[in-house]
Amino acid sequence: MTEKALRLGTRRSKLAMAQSGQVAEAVSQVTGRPVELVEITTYGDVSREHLAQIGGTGVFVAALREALARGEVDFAVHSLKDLPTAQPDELVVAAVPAREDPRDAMVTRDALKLTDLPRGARIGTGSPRRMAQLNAYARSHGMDIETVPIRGNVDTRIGYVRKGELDAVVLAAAGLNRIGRSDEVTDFLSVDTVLPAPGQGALAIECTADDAELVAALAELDDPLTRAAVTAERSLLAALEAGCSAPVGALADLPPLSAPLERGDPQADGRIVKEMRLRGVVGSIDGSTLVQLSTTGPVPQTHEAATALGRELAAEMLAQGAAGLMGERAQ
Ligand SMILES: NCc1[nH]cc(CCC(=O)O)c1CC(=O)O
Repeated sequence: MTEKALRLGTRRSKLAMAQSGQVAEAVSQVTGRPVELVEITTYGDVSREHLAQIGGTGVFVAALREALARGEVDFAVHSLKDLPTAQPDELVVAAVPAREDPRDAMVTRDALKLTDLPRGARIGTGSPRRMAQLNAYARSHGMDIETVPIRGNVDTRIGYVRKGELDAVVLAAAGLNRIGRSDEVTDFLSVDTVLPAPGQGALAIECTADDAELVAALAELDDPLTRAAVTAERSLLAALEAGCSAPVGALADLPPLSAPLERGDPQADGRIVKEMRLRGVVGSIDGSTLVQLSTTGPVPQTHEAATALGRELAAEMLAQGAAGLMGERAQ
């Protein structure tokens, strides 16, 4: 007798199919049950309108959540950065697996890096966050670049570079890794240059809250450190009252040791695993103004502590004028 398959609701895009496939395998291992992919078409997949006009990437999540709520599928996998910060009562993020590379990555011709781009280089990205930080970097390094709003799937975006319409495009490294195309990256952007989107590189595995058995089984795939980090990042985003299309970057990670001397100190080893650094940025799209702050504290051990970390940094950013930078659209 074979056990009944668990149904995983997924979008049809290459990235969604890749990450759902990877999670399906892991879930099958921890539950001992087969997992079947159920394709769901979302409004974001069929609409030609600019994402900003149809309410951001949350549209991708909505159709999957409706399928969950209707009981058509048992669980779903989302890119955490696309997940709205408000959590519906009837659904629960049962697992946040260990994060992939959170960095943004640049694809150019001739193996050029950001710093090698010619004067007047046109860089494609639909993300106000990427635009703001790239333009700020260019200003402070005497570079002359133009950020060009684009959208579309990975093939479309990289196609602009291959066809010579743009000098560069910026995509999330994690997405390219997951679809096996990280070899096309010519420059992994330092998070000191471009801070990623809150939750970037992480996945959320969501199911209905009343399915206690499944919630418990999926929880085995949870990585507490990644969950603490993304909870702090998303709390920052929520406290800024910003959506996923706002020019906001955030990253929580373990800070490096401050001095080489400390490396030999057994006390220092204990310290680095107990501290988390949260960085946040919000900027104007032209890069003329950036509010960029960080805070370091003990690794949050509870949801409340992680939320407080994000909220506190957001309050400092708001005190420095962050609110005035959030309304801008990519065009
Ligand atoms: N905005 C769309 C989106 N949502 C998640 C990823 C992949 C990376 C991730 O899981 O964070 C991407 C593509 C991109 O930004 O290039």
